[in-house]
This record gives sequence, structure tokens and C-alpha cells, in this order.
Amino acid sequence: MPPTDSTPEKKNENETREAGVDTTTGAGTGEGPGNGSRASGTELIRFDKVTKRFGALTVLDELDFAVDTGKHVTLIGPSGSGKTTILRLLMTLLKPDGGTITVDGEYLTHEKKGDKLVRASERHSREVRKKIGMVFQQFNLFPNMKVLRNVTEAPVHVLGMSKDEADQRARELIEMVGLTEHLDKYPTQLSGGQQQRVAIARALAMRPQVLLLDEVTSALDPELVAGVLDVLRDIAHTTDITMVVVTHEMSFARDISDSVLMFDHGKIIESGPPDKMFTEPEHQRTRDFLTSVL
Ligand SMILES: Nc1ncnc2c1ncn2[C@@H]1O[C@H](COP(=O)(O)OP(=O)(O)OP(=O)(O)O)[C@@H](O)[C@H]1O
Repeated sequence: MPPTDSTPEKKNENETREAGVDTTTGAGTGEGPGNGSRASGTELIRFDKVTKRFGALTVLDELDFAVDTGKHVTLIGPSGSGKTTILRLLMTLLKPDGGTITVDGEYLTHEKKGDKLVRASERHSREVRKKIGMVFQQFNLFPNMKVLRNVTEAPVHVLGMSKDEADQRARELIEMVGLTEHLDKYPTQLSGGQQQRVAIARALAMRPQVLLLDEVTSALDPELVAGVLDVLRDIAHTTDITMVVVTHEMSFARDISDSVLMFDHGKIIESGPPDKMFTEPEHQRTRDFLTSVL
């Protein structure tokens, strides 16, 4: 399908993809975002010494990493290692206890007041968060709205898009996820896999710069998984959208990732391109984890 206003920009298929992730601890050097200058030319997301605690449990401990524009980064690691927490922080569903998160050169968690960096207001976070779309494990569709309206609702009410434009964009996205004949159905009239494809179209309708995927097939019956992964593979391979993915589907991760980050107890213990991570991981914890899921 040719690129349109409603779909993420088509990528140069000959482009050689580099890892696109920085897990060094150099974050925080330089002038920093939020004051008119971007931390780096192509950087879209940066976690700078981000700490998240739940009571006595420290889930993320001064985590540093960055994702470049257009790259696909997959987070792997044992249950409880903090992967979903990272996505929820990006959606501002959680607040960090320390450190800063920036998206497209703007602080998500903080804002500048004069020379000071203060906690972001809800309004500021909401604006920055518009750059981010997320697809959850549970599809979270509006049960009382038909498929088309599920996809047009947020562009009209959150972005202020005209109904006609939202409608046209939604139809194109619904076609992209293969559901044109189901436009007029309610979510309960669809299979789980179809509902998840509506959720993907709905996230893309907001034209986000980054798409977060949180174990999007784990609530599906096994026979419905492939259809959803095929749609996501297509989006990953034919568009320029940045992706941060949490999945236990390792062959999918291998197909779409520029870089894989292995988490253990809230820290990145190893990272690299998927071919290396899945065939010759260096860390024993990574080897043990991959043996348990492959
Ligand atoms: N709202 C919360 N309140 C208390 N503890 C939480 C909360 N959310 C997450 N946790 C805890 O934080 C830790 C990290 O959770 P998180 O969901 O980020 O892990 P994960 O790596 O995504 O695991 P999984 O692969 O099982 O989804 C877990 O021990 C979890 O129980």
C-alpha cells in the first residue's frame, strides 16, 4: 500500500538498519532536551537514570537507554524484570521515582520552569504523550462502539481532527489490518485476533512517532497469534515508525528488531542485534532465559 497521510511513512527498503539503541551511561551530558535543543539528532526516546520503586521493591534502578528514530527495539527478560514498567512509564501510567524520560527531545516527566526542572504538569505530559501509541495485552476497545468509531474516536476528540479526515484515515488503517469487511461490527462480534488488529489500527490512527507493544498476543488463542504478528511485521518492515516491543514471541522479535535488550532485575545486562543475541548471547542469564522461551 502506498504511504498516505494516515499511515506511517514508508521506509527505504534498501536502508541498512543499525542497532539504533544506546545503553551507555552518557545520558544527561550536554544541554538536554526541553530547552530548545535536542539531545541527539536522531534520538527519539531517552531514559536517563530512571528509577521506579513499588514500596520496598526497586523495579528499575537508574536505568539508562535510548532509542533512535525509526528503530525497533525489543525488551526481553524474565517475568518481573521491569519490561512492562518501562512501557507504562512511557505512557505516563506510572511516574518515575528518579531520573528523567524524554521523547523527541522533550521531557515527558518534567518541564523547564526558568532554569529549574520541575515535575511535569498533567497537561505537559499529555501533550508529549501524544507522540506515543500503545497496544496492550488486553485490547481495551470501546465495547459500545463499532470498529470504525473505535478508530476515529481519539483522533476526533483528542487531536481535534475533522470527522471526515478521521474517517478516511481510519478506513485506510482498517484496510491495512485486513478488517474492511468488519467496519460495522462491535468488538464482541470479532475474534480476539481481530480485536487486537483493531487496537493496532486505533493506536496508529493517532499518528504516533513511537508504537509500544506489550505482549500483544499473550491473551490470544494460539491459532490467532500469527495473524496479528503478520500485521505487525508488515508495519515494522514497510513503515518508518519507531517501535518498543515486549514479547515472548522470539521469532517475531528476531524478524522485526534492530536491537534486543535483555533485562534482569531492572537492569540491562546485555544488548545487541537480534542475530547475535539469539545465537551467541554472552551472558549466562541471557542463555538461561532464551533456553526457557525458545
Ligand atoms: N502497580 C504495581 N504495584 C506493585 N508492584 C508492581 C506494580 N507493577 C509492577 N509491579 C512489580 O514490579 C515488578 C516488575 O513488573 P513488570 O510488569 O514491569 O515486569 P515484566 O518484566 O514486564 O514481567 P512480565 O514478563 O511477567 O510481564 C514485578 O515484580 C511486579 O510484581
